[in-house]
Amino acid sequence: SLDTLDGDLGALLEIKAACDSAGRLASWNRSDPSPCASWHGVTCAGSRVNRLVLEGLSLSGPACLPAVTRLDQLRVLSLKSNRLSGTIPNVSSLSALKLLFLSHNQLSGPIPPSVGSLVRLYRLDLGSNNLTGPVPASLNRLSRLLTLRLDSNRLSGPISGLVLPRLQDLNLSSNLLSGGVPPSLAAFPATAFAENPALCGGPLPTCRVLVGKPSRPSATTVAPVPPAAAAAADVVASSPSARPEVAPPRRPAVDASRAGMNRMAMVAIVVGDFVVLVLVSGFLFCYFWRKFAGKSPSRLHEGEKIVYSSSPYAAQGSAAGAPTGSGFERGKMVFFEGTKRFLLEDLLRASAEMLGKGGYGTAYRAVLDDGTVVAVKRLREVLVGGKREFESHMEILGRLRHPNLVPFKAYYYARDEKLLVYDYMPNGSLFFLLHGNRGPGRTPLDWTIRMRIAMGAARGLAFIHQASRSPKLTHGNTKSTNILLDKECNARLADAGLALLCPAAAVAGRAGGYRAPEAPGDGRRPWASQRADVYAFGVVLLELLTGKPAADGGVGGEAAADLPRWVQSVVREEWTAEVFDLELMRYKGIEEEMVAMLRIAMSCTALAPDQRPKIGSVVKMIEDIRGGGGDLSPSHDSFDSDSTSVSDTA
Ligand SMILES: Nc1ncnc2c1ncn2[C@@H]1O[C@H](COP(=O)(O)OP(=O)(O)OP(=O)(O)O)[C@@H](O)[C@H]1O
Repeated sequence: SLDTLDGDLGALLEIKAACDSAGRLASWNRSDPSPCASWHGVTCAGSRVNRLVLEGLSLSGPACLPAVTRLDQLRVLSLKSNRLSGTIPNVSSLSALKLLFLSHNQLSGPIPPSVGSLVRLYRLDLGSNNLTGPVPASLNRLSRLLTLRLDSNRLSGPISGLVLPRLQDLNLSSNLLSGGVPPSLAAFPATAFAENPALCGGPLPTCRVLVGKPSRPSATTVAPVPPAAAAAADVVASSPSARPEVAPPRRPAVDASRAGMNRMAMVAIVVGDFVVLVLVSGFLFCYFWRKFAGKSPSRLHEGEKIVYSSSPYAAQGSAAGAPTGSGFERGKMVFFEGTKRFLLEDLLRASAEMLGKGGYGTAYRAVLDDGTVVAVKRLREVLVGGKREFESHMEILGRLRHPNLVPFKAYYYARDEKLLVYDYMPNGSLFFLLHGNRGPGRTPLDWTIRMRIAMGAARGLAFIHQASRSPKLTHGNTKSTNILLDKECNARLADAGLALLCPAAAVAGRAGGYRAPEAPGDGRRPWASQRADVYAFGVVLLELLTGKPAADGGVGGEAAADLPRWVQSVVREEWTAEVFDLELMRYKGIEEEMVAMLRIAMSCTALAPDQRPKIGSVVKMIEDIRGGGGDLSPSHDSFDSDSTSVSDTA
């Protein structure tokens, strides 16, 4: 209302007067008392303006931005593509700001150090203006910054002091920056630094080392090697705020007779030169040693692999033919139909490489003599009663055959050893594809593949949910590490139905961001529901859309551990587009599909279980995004009740 908006209303009217000489803000009508509802580009939270988005409206005038700084509750400010001129004013009053976009204007003068006081900022775009002067050191205070775009200005000086650990998106191209690219930014592509003739190092050509005279050891400086030899002459990267200056000739004069130097001075110069020589060689040695040592193949980035030369399973004792009467129970190997059989001994002989430890136990990759690769899950703890119950449960799981489930081949049961044998999925998990090896240099997961994975996982889950009326089946542990990719990169759910078998483990597994709010948090009680599966699936969709892991939903170091709640708050407070993975921004024309998928994800993660859709409708909704599923791979549901056969190797 007019009363509560009093302060901001005054500021808005001042903004209109200062900026809108072109008369494009006609909807900003003084006699209309509700700016929040009807003024173009104005959004409020409660009674205060929190977003001002006025793009491409020919706003102009040097007094425009100063007027905007009166809106001290702004979270989002975008004045992109206008005709703003003059300098950027002190912005410290905008301390709540998270997104600041002023690109494509005619702003001039330096970037004010006060930008560094906007510590909640995670996107800053000042590209395509006429800004001059250095990149202020105060930017290092923006520890949450994900995007920094300062391209196409006339910024100068070194960037060697810039350290922004969370940065994902950087563009400093087309400026007059100089000196070395700092190690913290060296992994960004050369395009991020292009068209700065005096920049070097990192992805750009190597820097040349210029050394000052011995009396000023701090004058060691870097410059690009060719082609910019001329430009290199005026580079001195010493203090962060230093402007380029011409490096004076620094060779000490050695004409002793003219300078009237005595022998001692000569000795001092020789010793001085020697010291410089040693320092330079030391520096070069360290540089090249690090460069080449860094490329040595011994520095593997893969996870550590543990390879057992003999079988890690306890079953080994019994299979190796323990003496009769020793008390060893010989177990039973049961194969499901359609799977090639092998002997238990084959499995035990195969060398096993540990894949990881999960809530249910430890998983191994084993290669049999005939080359078949299988994944063996060694269960840690089974809470289902006895052998009978275990077997009947296995029989149900063995019947779950679907192109989007990891094929369950066989199981082994003995009193103190339970093994589950699955097809090995060679292309890793969705978790690894999304979150492994983030940062520059990784291959991004494109939108069509993400849609296909979402579709496949939804179909797999829908199949489980409708596979059996009694007991009602759930997955119980849907999460991105349990969505694996087969040879053709189809998504396949792992661990289907294990939740009923190992309830305690399932409770542990439900932590880490996928646990439905209604799930009991206390521990050992068996608990799983189809609605909770839908919730967990919704979290997976949010992971696919945001690129963020489920257990670390906070942006910019905020401790919000809950991805769904983080997404809701961003959609409410900022722009919907702000939640999407930056990696997806390079694909054109997918916004509508992403927004449609976001709606599905948000309905799946509704707090109230009965507001969540059934997984069957989720499948339909995802299919509808691409008009009937299009290229999202057809499903061939099958549930043949007769596929179990029992074969006892004993
Ligand atoms: N059939 C399989 N093929 C390839 N890799 C697999 C297979 N099954 C599991 N893995 C991988 O082995 C690792 C451990 O899996 P496991 O299922 O034991 O634990 P988890 O998925 O981390 O947790 P949870 O037990 O809660 O599901 C994971 O990295 C998983 O991606």
